[in-house]
Amino acid sequence: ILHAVIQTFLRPRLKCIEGELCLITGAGGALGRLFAQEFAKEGAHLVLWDCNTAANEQTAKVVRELGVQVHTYTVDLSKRQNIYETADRVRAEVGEVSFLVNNAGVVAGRRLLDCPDELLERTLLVNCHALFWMTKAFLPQMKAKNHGHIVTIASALGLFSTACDYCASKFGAVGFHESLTHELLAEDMDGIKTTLVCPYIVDTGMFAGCEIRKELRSLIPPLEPLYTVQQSMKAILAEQQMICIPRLMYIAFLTRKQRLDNKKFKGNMQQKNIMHYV
Ligand SMILES: NC(=O)C1=CN([C@@H]2O[C@H](COP(=O)(O)OP(=O)(O)OC[C@H]3O[C@@H](n4cnc5c(N)ncnc54)[C@H](OP(=O)(O)O)[C@@H]3O)[C@@H](O)[C@H]2O)C=CC1
Ligand SMILES: CC1=C(/C=C/C(C)=C/C=C/C(C)=C/C=O)C(C)(C)CCC1
Repeated sequence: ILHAVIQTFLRPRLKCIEGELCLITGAGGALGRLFAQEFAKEGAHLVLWDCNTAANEQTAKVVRELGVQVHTYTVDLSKRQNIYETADRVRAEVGEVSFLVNNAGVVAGRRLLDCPDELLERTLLVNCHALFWMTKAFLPQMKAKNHGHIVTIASALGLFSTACDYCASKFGAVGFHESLTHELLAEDMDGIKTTLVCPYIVDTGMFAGCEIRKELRSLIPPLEPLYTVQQSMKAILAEQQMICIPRLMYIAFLTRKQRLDNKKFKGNMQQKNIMHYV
């Protein structure tokens, strides 16, 4: 964290990614589409994955206008075999992916005892297990050249908790990112970078079914999607290992134990029984 905070205040050189092949999951979604646009502006060619074919094609249409090559794939990230098969197709039809942006995510948005097992399971599969399968599919080519970058779009809720399925999956994502980073360092794979992105709530509709306390909402309103992606891009291009957006989330993380012990903090975010994925 200290490393990330120091990097945030220094202004590092941003790397050039022109001509790199970048795979983005959840590319039909709000942040996924913006990531695709930002990567295209940097001259990266794109492989876009989503289970929502129409939304994914719409993203492809938008980014093709920026003059980069774009390939779309319909894939269900909750299915390991589907991930491996689609990865094989990408290697055969497009080439070697050097940038992986694991962005797709879902939330069940119900309290533990009200939530069907299948929904809980899906959150873990898409937000956490898929990171393992995606990385296993694409890391070998990166290792062969000691060149690549794996980005994990987690959440501030991967650092402190409020929603059970989602937090567990995002804590898993944070743990995955950290372990992968250690593993790469231990293997001297210094040409393969990792970046963890932990945003506060973003105004994309994903958390439309959640209510945040009024005082909290006026203190920190939900983030703008474009701002979130632009801040993430800066961190990625600076090869920063982690970014919390906004920076206050670093503090929220460091004080999480205190909040768990303090009844005053109960219910800063309340879930209704609705979530648009359900
Ligand atoms: N929005 C927020 O407040 C925050 C979001 N994040 C994280 O950012 C990431 C992007 O979120 P956001 O853009 O808001 O979400 P969106 O819902 O807009 O986009 C997510 C995309 O992933 C797709 N998707 C869902 N399930 C699967 C699956 N099984 N296989 C393939 N694709 C799938 C969705 O398709 P479909 O629409 O058809 O389900 C959708 O296109 C997520 O990981 C989220 O957890 C982090 C912090 C805050
Ligand atoms: C701002 C803030 C808090 C609340 C954070 C919340 C409610 C974050 C929600 C994030 C979401 C929904 C992320 C989605 O991925 C705390 C911890 C009370 C401490 C004080 C600062």
